[in-house]
Amino acid sequence: MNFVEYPDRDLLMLALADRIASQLRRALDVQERVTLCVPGGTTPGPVFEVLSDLELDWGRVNLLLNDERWVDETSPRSNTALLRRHLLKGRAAAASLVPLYLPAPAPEDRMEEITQGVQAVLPLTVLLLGMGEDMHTASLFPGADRLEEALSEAAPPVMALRAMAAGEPRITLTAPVLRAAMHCHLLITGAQKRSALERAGTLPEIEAPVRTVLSHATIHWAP
Ligand SMILES: O=C(O)[C@H](O)[C@@H](O)[C@H](O)[C@H](O)COP(=O)(O)O
Repeated sequence: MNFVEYPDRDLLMLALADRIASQLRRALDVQERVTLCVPGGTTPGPVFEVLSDLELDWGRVNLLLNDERWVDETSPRSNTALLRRHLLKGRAAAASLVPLYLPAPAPEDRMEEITQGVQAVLPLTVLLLGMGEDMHTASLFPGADRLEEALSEAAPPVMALRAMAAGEPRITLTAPVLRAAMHCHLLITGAQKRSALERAGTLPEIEAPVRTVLSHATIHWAP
């Protein structure tokens, strides 16, 4: 496991944003467009704030969430709304958002369009992931109805999943897409997530889905 420990969260967020931006810049030297894929949730806000102001040819960046809750952007639970507030602004406003949510009662209703949009921007250039204390990453929740399929090599790039712990239905990138990212970072903070991560290393993927990326990821942790 490639584990980087920071003395505090401010330093972590600054260093991580800087690292993501330089990986994107280097990729833009040799590719026309790049794809940045980021988590929702409560942790990454400060990384987004720093990133949105960094110098980068944002007009050539596709921006995609790891996963979305099946709620409209007016909901406080919308990850897309979070992205608009903290990342898609300032210099980064020129990036192109690839939607994981389209208005419809259920994710299955819009799966074809969403999948086409995602497929067009793969592979992921830089992937930033979060993790829950239950060891989920993206919306790959332990106990989710289609978790086994979402973890398999044959999984489609995007799937709808339902899990007790998730609340509303989720739409998520699947394990093969996450594992194929050129650069992968996992952002976690606090003692509880650190011990959850250590535990994940001892469990099978079906119980600790984050394990699916652990050998590929650089883990960034601060107390
Ligand atoms: O929509 C989401 O909830 C996420 O994308 C999810 O995978 C998140 O990264 C973890 O749940 C950690 O969330 P916190 O940062 O809020 O602990």
